[in-house]
Amino acid sequence: MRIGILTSGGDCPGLNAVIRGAVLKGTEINDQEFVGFKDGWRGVVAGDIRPLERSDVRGIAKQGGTILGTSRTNPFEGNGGPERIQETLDRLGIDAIIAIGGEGTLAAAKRLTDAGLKIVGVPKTVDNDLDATDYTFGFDTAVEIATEAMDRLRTTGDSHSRCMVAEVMGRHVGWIALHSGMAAGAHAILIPEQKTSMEQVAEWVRSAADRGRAPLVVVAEGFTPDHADDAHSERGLDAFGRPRLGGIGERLAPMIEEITGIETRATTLGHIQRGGVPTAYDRVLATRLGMAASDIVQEGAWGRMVALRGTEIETVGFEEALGKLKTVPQHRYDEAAMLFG
Ligand SMILES: Nc1ncnc2c1ncn2[C@@H]1O[C@H](COP(=O)(O)OP(=O)(O)OP(=O)(O)O)[C@@H](O)[C@H]1O
Ligand SMILES: O=P(O)(O)OC[C@H]1O[C@](O)(CO)[C@@H](O)[C@@H]1O
Ligand SMILES: [Mg+2]
Repeated sequence: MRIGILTSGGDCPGLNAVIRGAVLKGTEINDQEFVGFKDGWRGVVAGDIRPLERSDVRGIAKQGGTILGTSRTNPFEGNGGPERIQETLDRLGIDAIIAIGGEGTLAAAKRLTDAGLKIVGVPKTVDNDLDATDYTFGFDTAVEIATEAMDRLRTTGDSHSRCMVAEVMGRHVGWIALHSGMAAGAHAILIPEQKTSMEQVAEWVRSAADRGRAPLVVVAEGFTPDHADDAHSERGLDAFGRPRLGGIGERLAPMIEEITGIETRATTLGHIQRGGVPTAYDRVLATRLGMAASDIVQEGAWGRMVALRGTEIETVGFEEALGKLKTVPQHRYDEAAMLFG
């Protein structure tokens, strides 16, 4: 069987480990051949492929980014759509697709599978917001990077007796903020799931400062203060027409300074959280998911994706996988909030 692999949506540390896992298991055990689609669905629609043999994936498990490139191209637009894509696959002699991506990529994969294409999925997102899998690779790496950055912000904050605001990714959910904030001992963690007033934030900041600590406030990019209706956006729309987030930390800093009188600085970590080498945990998880993706192609489990449940890799239908976002539950927020202030 000849399989095309694609990576789509935002990149994520561990994508290359998935590709390597699938190619090694597929070529060694499952008698499969592989090609790579360049730049996500763009490569599928354009029939733009590259070789993906065993020698092409040598040593890439530790490499950040994706050797295939990625995009936010919609496979239903332009020359896309299921019939044309099937014609392209037939022309290229490709029997099936492994789509590695987040909820958007998998939603597109579901629509194409419903129209008869042979696709299996591998979930990816640094945000960790897919409910059907316990953890997504990339999340652990993002949390490590954010935690290290916060440790550094704390020492400079301590030296200057300043309040430091650290903004992390997390469009709809606050998992990166919650985990990195807990690990770094943040005095407030602000997440999309919990609207919070500026007075409350100021109270936590003051309380930490009163104890002689330099306050650390962690904010997820998708956080909405209780005086606002939507998450802060100042960078226009992405390729799919959604507001690009980022910048809430810089908005909060002067407000905190004004209410508390404590000098406040903001740092936006941004794409640093998605770059560079994956942690060992993410490499192992991604490799196992890639190997399992090769297996479910062999089984012809079209319309299903691989997922981590506990410590085992299982499979889930796209429908179930796309049903629900995994938000931070109230008890996890309350647990972290006991340490605020
Ligand atoms: N419901 C949908 N139907 C068809 N195409 C979709 C759908 N949702 C998203 N897409 C397409 O899939 C692309 C990838 O989705 P998206 O940009 O949300 O990335 P993702 O895979 O969810 O990863 P990320 O975690 O970075 O958001 C989108 O840019 C869009 O073109
Ligand atoms: O890289 P882009 O297209 O700016 O996307 C950023 C978005 O992607 C994510 O990193 C998820 O992949 C979100 O946390 C963030 O909102
Ligand atoms: Mg998405």
